[in-house]
Amino acid sequence: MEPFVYRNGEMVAEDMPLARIAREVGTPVYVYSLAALRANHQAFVAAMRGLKAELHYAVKANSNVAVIRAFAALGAGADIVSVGEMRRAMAAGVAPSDIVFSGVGKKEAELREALAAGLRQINVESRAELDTLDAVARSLNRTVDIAIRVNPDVDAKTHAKITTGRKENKFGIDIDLAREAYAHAASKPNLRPVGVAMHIGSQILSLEPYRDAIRKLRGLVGDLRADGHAIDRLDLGGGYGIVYRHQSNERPFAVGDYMQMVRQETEGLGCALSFEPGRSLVGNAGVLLGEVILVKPGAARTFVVVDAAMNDLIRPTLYDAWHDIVPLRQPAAGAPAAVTDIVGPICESGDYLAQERPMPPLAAGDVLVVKSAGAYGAVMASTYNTRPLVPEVLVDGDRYTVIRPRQSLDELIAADRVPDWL
Ligand SMILES: Cc1ncc(COP(=O)(O)O)c(C=O)c1O
Ligand SMILES: N[C@@H](CCCC[NH3+])C(=O)O
Repeated sequence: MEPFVYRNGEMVAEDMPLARIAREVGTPVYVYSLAALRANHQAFVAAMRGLKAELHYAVKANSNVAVIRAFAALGAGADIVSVGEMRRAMAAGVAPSDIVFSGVGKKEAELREALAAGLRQINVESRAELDTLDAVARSLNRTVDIAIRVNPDVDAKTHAKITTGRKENKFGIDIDLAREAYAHAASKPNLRPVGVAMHIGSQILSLEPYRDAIRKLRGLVGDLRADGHAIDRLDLGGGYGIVYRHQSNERPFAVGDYMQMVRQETEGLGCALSFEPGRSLVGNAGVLLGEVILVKPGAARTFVVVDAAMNDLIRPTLYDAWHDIVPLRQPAAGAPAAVTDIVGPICESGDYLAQERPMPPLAAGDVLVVKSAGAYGAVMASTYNTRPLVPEVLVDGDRYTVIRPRQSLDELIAADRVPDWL
């Protein structure tokens, strides 16, 4: 569903005018639609029907406790990469038995807290982690269910910085070394290797890399069973792409087609499946609002300086990511377009939300809507240039709640400590 549409010349989120949120909460601000979060979740779950499968929402994509709760209330578990995310998930009401802990560098203290909480499964990414986890489990007198995340060496054909399933990426254990790793795990009395996990990257637009990887995992499950391991879980990760550029031929696969492929490729394997969608549940359910501070005509192009910057949304800077950007007030049909850079106030040339973008005439005070900002937006925000962390708002029909208030400058600065010897 598309909750962000023009109504009477102004963009709304569901039945809430975005202008009202911009006025009452101020800008920059992230706005999420509860109906869209729910619709995305429901579409995923509907596609899973008939499979023995569970959904663990990848909390990293948007870890606001209210957002996690929206999914938890619908029955979702959580995929986490830190005890910080674990605490958020539990604060949102996710049962520890529905939480899976992934991550390439879990610290001993994190593993201890995770085991003490009673998480469902730890996805182990290295031999060293097997040793640490076993020692922690032993000290707690526990036996822990594990999957080993294998690196299947497939090309997910996504941006280099968000591909995770190639040999040269730091993630998982090389699939060629997996049998040895499982033997090592099985030799540890406090570890119970029950599953195989993968996650090959993010914003993946085609099914083929998934199919290739699942086939490799299927072969591995056979080998592991032949080696005597009772493997009955397969964690297929997330990575499902969304449309960022609506006026283009960028079209990700439909979740129904993905599940159909999974059904075929895992037929008869006898494994319970787990999926870890992040972006596909939240990405298009959120926008970032920024107000135009000033317009600066330049020799090469026009600069529109807005109060939302790379510290609020770093994706354009970090990945050259495209986000559709439209004025909150619907431009007149046929309004002339000027080649525009939409930039923030930060002292970095990389501080832009869009470059060389045709935009209708804009003036100070106009509010811009940066689309598809619900995933990896607020969670990656920083306070660079001493800019307070951006607030977040959740809309439900014709009401809204600030689900994270804007940090005040006083709070931000008060976090520092000046030594008494200075
Ligand atoms: C282990 C794991 N699972 C799930 C995800 C979610 O990915 P996405 O937001 O692309 O669905 C990630 C992030 O890429 C991840 O590292
Ligand atoms: N932060 C990335 C996705 C990384 C996924 C986490 N492994 C993005 O905005 O696209």
